[in-house]
Amino acid sequence: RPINIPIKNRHVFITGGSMGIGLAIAKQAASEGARISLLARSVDRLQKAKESICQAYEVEVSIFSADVRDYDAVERAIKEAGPIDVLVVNHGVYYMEEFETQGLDVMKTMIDVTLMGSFNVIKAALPLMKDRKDKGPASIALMSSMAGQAGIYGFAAYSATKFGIRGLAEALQQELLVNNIHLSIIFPPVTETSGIEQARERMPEITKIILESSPGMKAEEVGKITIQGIKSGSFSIPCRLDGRAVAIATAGLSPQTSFLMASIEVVFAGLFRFVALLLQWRGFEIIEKYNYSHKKQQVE
Ligand SMILES: NC(=O)C1=CN([C@@H]2O[C@H](COP(=O)(O)OP(=O)(O)OC[C@H]3O[C@@H](n4cnc5c(N)ncnc54)[C@H](OP(=O)(O)O)[C@@H]3O)[C@@H](O)[C@H]2O)C=CC1
Ligand SMILES: CCCCCCCCCCCCCCCC(=O)[C@@H](N)CO
Repeated sequence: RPINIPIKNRHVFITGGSMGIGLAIAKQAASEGARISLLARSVDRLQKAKESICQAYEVEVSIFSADVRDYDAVERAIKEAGPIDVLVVNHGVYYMEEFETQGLDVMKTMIDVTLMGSFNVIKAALPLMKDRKDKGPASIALMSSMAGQAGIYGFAAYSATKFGIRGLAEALQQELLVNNIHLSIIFPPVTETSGIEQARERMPEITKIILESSPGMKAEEVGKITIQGIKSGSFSIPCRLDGRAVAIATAGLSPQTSFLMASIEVVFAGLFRFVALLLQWRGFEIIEKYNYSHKKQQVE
């Protein structure tokens, strides 16, 4: 069923809100008159984020320093922040590398921060969200990635965490509908942030070639689309036309609140599956071609 979730004068709590996509979401919510809470580790960056929001918008901004891996710290922060209307679980870490060379410790960090961290945040926030005074429609929005819709070379562990987010959201939506809490998942393509800048340094060449076929987005654009998607109660929030196509191809058993989108999914399912297979083909071609020219170089 269609649903509208108001943002104005409501409490929006954003994890990983001190920079990158999270900060962009915070600024968009602030521009629409929300009260903002940001959670991240570095107090320095949190303070700078708060200043930059307060300079541009007249809204209340609270900051909380906690590691999402530390449940007690997360719970303390959320209790202090008070009942949340819109929870944006955006924090995440990503390191791209072939599975075989990537250390288990690095993989575990991604699972602990991105996946377990999301469990911690939602677990701590839920009792207070259910207790919210106005009982108006509330939202839990989870940041995935297009790498959470399709596995991509070099993304094994990261994709596992982001696919995991989808299972969490689909299950939780069924449990929380009765509480008028609506789940959303955002699936951005590569987005220019300092995090991605760092990840590029170790990224396999093949991953770079595959990603080149899809231009990067600006964090501000993703921030706008996220808030728009939350307000319109969308379960899946793709970020661009290509993202919309991938969302239709991977709709699976996800909820759909738009009758128009549901109709498009039903009518074009076969066509989008066909395009998805072509993309897979193209991917394997890129990988084969790279391996071939690389071997030739080694012989020479
Ligand atoms: N950039 C991209 O290309 C894409 C990113 N995404 C996803 O979007 C989200 C944000 O990405 P992006 O903006 O690039 O990331 P950044 O690295 O720019 O920012 C990450 C944010 O998360 C916080 N954070 C990281 N680790 C922890 C932790 N253990 N506890 C609490 N906070 C933490 C950081 O603050 P601090 O370090 O101070 O804790 C920071 O505020 C992630 O979930 C990412 O997977 C999805 C698709 C594309
Ligand atoms: C072999 C199969 C080929 C399929 C091609 C599909 C092309 C889609 C490109 C989408 C790029 C999404 C990157 C997300 C980046 C991200 O989440 C960052 N956090 C990390 O880089």
